[in-house]
Amino acid sequence: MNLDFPIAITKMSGAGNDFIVIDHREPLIPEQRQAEFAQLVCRRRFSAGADGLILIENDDELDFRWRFYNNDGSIAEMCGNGARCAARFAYRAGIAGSSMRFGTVAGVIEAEIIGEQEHVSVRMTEPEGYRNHIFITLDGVRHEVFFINTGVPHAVVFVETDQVPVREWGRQLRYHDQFAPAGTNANFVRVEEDGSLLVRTYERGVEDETMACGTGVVAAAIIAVQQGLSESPVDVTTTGGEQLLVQFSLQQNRATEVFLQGAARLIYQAELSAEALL
Ligand SMILES: N[C@@H](CCC[C@H](N)C(=O)O)C(=O)O
Repeated sequence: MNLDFPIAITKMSGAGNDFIVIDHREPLIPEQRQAEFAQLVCRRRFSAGADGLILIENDDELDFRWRFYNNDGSIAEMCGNGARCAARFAYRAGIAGSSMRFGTVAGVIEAEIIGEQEHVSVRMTEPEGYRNHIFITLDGVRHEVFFINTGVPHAVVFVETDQVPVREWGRQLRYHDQFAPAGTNANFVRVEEDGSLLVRTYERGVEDETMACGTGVVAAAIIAVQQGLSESPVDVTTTGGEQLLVQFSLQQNRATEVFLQGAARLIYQAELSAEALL
């Protein structure tokens, strides 16, 4: 790809959901080439490797706005773990202070950097599109599937997560007629005795189970509270073993003032060479 190399990149991880973040306030990658760039730079073992690419751009009214690409080159409206990583990146780079607002396709996200460890709390967009009583048969067993859009679409199934073939069942839900044409991310959720959750997510645009999905964790927490299985704030453990906290209030069975909190790790800063895109 004919770009000006090297390109400064930062690798970040939100609970094991990993991203390449690029300060793109001075545009480096033309818009029509960004999807291909995302696919190439996100290839594991051949390039930097990540679940997604985040380009930080200038905005006239907000601290910044982003473009978020999944690793297959598709644009996602929102990403909870990516939002926490973008916020910490912006704070570190002096693009924003410890409280910030930034633009996504799903709407404006507010974020706050917390404490010495610089964990990040993001206020999510208001969830919408609630559906329940969707019955789908997976491996011969009929499951009730819940649906909610927490910035991106999410199906939620309460099951014994140890035994779930997440890749296969996730693909079946992701492409199921019930969720066409946009498709959905799919979350398999176990509720522990103390009301905390274990969530395994198949992500649209990665087309596999990821180590964590922020919007998925939020979706699972909201449905769990709505169904009387848990109470806000909800502690959630993700596939990668890290913890996230989801807090909201439920009014007339709808979640409002939804916050997602957890660590956003800065893994490394590096210069991407042209060979990374071969
Ligand atoms: N990992 C993200 C969600 C990213 C978008 C998703 N793959 C989609 O295309 O819907 C998160 O942390 O929320």
